[in-house]
Amino acid sequence: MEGFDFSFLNLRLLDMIDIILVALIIYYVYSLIRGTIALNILLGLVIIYAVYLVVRQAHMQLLTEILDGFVQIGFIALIVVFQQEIRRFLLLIGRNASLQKNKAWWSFLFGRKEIEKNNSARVKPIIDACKSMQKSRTGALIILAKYYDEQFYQNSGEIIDARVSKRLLESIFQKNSPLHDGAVIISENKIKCASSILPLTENDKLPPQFGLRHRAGIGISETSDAVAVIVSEETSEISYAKQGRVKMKVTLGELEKLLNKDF
Ligand SMILES: Nc1ncnc2c1ncn2[C@@H]1O[C@H](COP(=O)(O)OP(=O)(O)OP(=O)(O)O)[C@@H](O)[C@H]1O
Repeated sequence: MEGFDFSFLNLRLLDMIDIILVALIIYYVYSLIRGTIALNILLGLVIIYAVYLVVRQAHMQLLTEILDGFVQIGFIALIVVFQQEIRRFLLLIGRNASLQKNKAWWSFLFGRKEIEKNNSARVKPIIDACKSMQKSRTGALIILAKYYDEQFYQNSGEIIDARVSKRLLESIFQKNSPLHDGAVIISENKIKCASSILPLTENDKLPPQFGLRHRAGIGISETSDAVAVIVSEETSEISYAKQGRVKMKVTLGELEKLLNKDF
């Protein structure tokens, strides 16, 4: 590292690494909460903190004391307000670490082609089911979760624990099925449960035609590492939600690519 001389800035290499790491964390946090209500809350908190710094500097006693109290409990408040984002952030770190490890081993042992073939076989029943449900205008909400939070998903749903198949997905969402309401959760290449009630997004900038099904799909993608495939009963269009953002009018080809990439 002798080639770099940052002495004129009085910066050590470790300081540079420090700055880069902080920038990466800010970027990660921003991309996690972009487009969600959490971004507005965070902006609000940053503004309050900036005001606090200004009034403290200006020696405005009363305001400083009020804001001081607020800032002191700020850390705990942050954890409470951003509980779900923190959870997602930690999941993301853990998941990336373990997946990268698995992928590296897998491609070392079987090569890239094998991974692609496996992925296609995994997502094919889902694509086929979506195609058929689109045709029959059957509403569906399919959640693909990398981390399966058993207690959370099964609380409201019915345990299935079966291999993913087109016909099983179709029969769950068929209008006369007792399980058609709610979401199907797929994880570890299995339909883990059906009829799951999910948290709804609070995003107020969604298209007006998005009802509860779409809001539930987007909601779970905001609060976990899961992605949601939503087939609209009304329009038969497919939407895809990931990290709180939603892609509309997804074609079957696009869906296959997205699932191969994300799942
Ligand atoms: N919290 C929830 N979690 C999971 N599924 C839900 C939840 N709330 C509603 N649903 C599902 O959404 C269905 C109602 O969908 P609604 O018509 O309100 O949504 P939509 O987004 O307009 O979808 P569509 O375009 O299919 O009509 C319910 O029958 C139920 O299956």
